[in-house]
Amino acid sequence: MTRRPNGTVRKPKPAVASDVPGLPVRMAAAKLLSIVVDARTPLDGLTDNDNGHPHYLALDGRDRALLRAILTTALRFRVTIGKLISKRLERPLPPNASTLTHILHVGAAQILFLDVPDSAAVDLAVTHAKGDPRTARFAALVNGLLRSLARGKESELGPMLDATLDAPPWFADMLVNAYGEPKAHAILAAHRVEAPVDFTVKTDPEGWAGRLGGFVLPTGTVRVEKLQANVSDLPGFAEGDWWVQDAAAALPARLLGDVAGRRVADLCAAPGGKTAQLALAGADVTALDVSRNRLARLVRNLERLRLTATVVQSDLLSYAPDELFDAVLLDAPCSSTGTVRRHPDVPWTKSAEDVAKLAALQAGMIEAAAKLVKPGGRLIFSNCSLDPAEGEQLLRDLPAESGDVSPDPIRPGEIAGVDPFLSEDGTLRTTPADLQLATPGISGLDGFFAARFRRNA
Ligand SMILES: C[S@@+](CC[C@H](N)C(=O)[O-])C[C@H]1O[C@@H](n2cnc3c(N)ncnc32)[C@H](O)[C@@H]1O
Repeated sequence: MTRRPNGTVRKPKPAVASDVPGLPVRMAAAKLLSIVVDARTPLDGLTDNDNGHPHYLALDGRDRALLRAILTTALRFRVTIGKLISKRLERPLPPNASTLTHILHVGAAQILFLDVPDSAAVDLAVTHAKGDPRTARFAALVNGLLRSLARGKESELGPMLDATLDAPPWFADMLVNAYGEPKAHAILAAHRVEAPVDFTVKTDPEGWAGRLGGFVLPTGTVRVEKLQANVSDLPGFAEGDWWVQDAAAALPARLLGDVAGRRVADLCAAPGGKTAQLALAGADVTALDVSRNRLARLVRNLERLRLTATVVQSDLLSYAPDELFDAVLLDAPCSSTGTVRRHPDVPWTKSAEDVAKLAALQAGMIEAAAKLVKPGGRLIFSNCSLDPAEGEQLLRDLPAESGDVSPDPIRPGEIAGVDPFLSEDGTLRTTPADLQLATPGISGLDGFFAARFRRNA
């Protein structure tokens, strides 16, 4: 307190966020967590370095990295964190106490999983709570609860992780129904681990594995557990010697077989990982996408890689080229539930209803894509969903009488490293629980589904 010249006492003003080191990033984390889980908004857009949320853009580089770490951790372990908080409450927090809930989750994520001193995480959460009129009266609760969490984590966290599936019920139920309990639980366990970084290299995988500090997978992808530098600072980036692409995402384009000299349409092409594979394999590629912004990224990526394609901005459902293609790849928009290791917000922003809508869209896209292939030519349908509604079930439900295409099963032995992921019907299915290697940090694949068809004569 300070004394005015007239002797009266002036109370200190409440601290504003920018006065307290470390507070803006915690406030931004709680705000963005609310936008992700309450407004079901994907985290990627909010943390985009050009067009992200203003609270994110206001942070410097270090704080942006900390914010991403807090948010991905809070989402990856959301159920575990929620249970450890709930058991410390006499009664559940009211549904309208969402700001308080997010402050607690942000504090708990740091205390339980991140390399942040407990005292700093607690003090900043308390300061945050005090500074917000919606939570000021709960500041003592925040203090007591988070301190208790810090004291109890040693003994409680392990058993709670063992007893918990870190997923919303719709997502856990879908996995159990689709894969059975043991595999569903293995997938959910894999989702708790940050994915390694995979590279598709133009040539010399062994050499690049050495230079990038990784190893070569049976499918030819180079895998690095943890990057020591930004992707754009790694050797070979500027020269366009490789691109980042999950090992499973690198499989669908290869299912087309030898495409050298063939006219191939990549119908949902941006940002261009599969276009680059096809161009590198010598195809004359038409890369089509409905999104102008995403196509701009594709063009930049191809320029860096010194690869070429004819770029078309169009909705594939109304695309009418002058000439049919020798082969078509349809890597359709989907729920992205195969990418939860990299995007732990997905189960919290998507729903079973979203999946059903996307599956209907994909069925229409398959029908449209089939009409763009020459008779005898191949069509690949793929997506990065773990949900059979967008994969195995979708194909079973396709109208058999459409008659444009017939299944062209992928044969064992056809493509190096792919056999473990082939289903009996010759479709391809990968999950984060597949490709179990020495440690969880270097294991797993994105969840992908791919099926091959041939256009009927
Ligand atoms: C899964 S992403 C494709 C990833 C890309 N194949 C790759 O490997 O880099 C799906 C893409 O489909 C595009 N898309 C969605 N609806 C579309 C439509 N009706 N016509 C064309 N493209 C569409 C999206 O803009 C998005 O870029």
